[in-house]
Amino acid sequence: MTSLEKNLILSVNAGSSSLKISLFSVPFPNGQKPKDFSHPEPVNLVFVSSISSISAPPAKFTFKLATGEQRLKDEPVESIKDHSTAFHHFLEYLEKHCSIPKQRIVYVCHRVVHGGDYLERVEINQEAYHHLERLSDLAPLHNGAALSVIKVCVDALSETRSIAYFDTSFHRSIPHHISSYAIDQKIATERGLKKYGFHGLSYGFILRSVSRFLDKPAESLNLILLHLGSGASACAIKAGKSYDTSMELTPLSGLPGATRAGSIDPSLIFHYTNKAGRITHDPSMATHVGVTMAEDILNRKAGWKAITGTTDFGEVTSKADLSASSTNEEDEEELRKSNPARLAFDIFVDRILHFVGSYYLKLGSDVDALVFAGGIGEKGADLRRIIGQKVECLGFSKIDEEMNAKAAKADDVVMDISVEAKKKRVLVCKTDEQLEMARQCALDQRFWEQV
Ligand SMILES: Nc1ncnc2c1ncn2[C@@H]1O[C@H](COP(=O)(O)OP(=O)(O)O)[C@@H](O)[C@H]1O
Ligand SMILES: CC(=O)OP(=O)(O)O
Ligand SMILES: [Mg+2]
Repeated sequence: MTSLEKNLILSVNAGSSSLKISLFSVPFPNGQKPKDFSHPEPVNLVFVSSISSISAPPAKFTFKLATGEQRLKDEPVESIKDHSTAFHHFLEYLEKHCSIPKQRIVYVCHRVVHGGDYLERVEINQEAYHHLERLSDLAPLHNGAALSVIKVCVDALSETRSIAYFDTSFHRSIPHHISSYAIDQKIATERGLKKYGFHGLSYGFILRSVSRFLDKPAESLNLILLHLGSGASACAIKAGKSYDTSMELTPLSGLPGATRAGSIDPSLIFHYTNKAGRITHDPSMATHVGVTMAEDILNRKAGWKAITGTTDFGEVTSKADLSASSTNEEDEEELRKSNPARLAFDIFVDRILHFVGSYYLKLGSDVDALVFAGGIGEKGADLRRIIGQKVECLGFSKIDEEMNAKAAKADDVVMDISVEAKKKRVLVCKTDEQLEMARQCALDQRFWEQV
């Protein structure tokens, strides 16, 4: 095999409810290394695979080639219990059904949600692995899952190098007064108690895609970004950099999620249970790091699952009886009290508006666009319509109903769903954290010097 054939990057994204895996090739035209590229994307997609509903079994396996050939869609797999068995299943499928030799994979990029004091990506070795393991209690639904996948990867793909990319890196630009808590600063510094922010790979991808779509340099853009998935967050982009975001020390704060409470009064937990500080070792957790009952309740036994019984916001939306909406506030209150799905939906809308309003003010009303992304942001047309109506008062364009309905199915990375181009735009972006990692890896000259 010539060295030119070793040109594949596997990108693995361990989300709270899913594992998304994409394979990319790095073309070396005329033997040039990636830095010489003028093309907007330095990588080409080979296939994309995902395992969803890991936290609500049976997990569902999907595999699609970049040619458009859908090999499997939402195939239930009983043997998948967590992220590491999900990755094993994927590797078995690859071995049996794909003709791609594993030896061609040079790098595996892993999305690791909490990078702590790592400012940028790090190659996995013993030391880095243990450092990330120690951060697992700051991202209990994520880091442990990602590390379990890294472990499988290091064993099964022993000739590849594993690189960890962090959600937190993108938010390094948040000003100190915004990332700091009003607590004893000595303790805060010693223990790293500050706002780190998450979904940064996604926000990096969205910023670049919107900049290209609007044909404006990223540094000139002020945006309000909403990444709404099983974990949901908002981010204010000021002059092309993260200025504020709703997730903080851990991915628990800010917006509620599938099983997360979002921001609550911190005292609430002591009224909820008198065992808040007790350590729990739930065998279903991917990590063996013990978390407190408080963290377990607020991360895994809350959110719309706790209110409605489902983690699927599509189901919450269809049960929310939105067609019964009335202009009479008393009728609306009745609906919220009698229908848990409607309550969950309206809580989500309320908290999203809270951050949009706050970021609009922090950006001094100078906002180019509001952008929806993530599983719910991309597929939830009803949620976009309702948020859209509420933000019109801030000068955002009305949402075009037809474009809004089409957005989930369109192939475009960014779709403009605004009626009036002159007003502040409302956009939908199909975010791709795997592509963001592969792109950063391909453009990192140091990684390709020895290949
Ligand atoms: N039609 C839909 N309308 C609204 N939400 C949806 C729809 N289909 C799926 N979703 C939501 O998208 C979520 C997955 O989002 P995603 O960003 O892919 O998840 P993760 O946080 O695991 O990365 C699902 O849990 C579900 O709540
Ligand atoms: C940080 C986070 O919550 O990620 P995800 O939405 O992928 O679970
Ligand atoms: Mg995600």
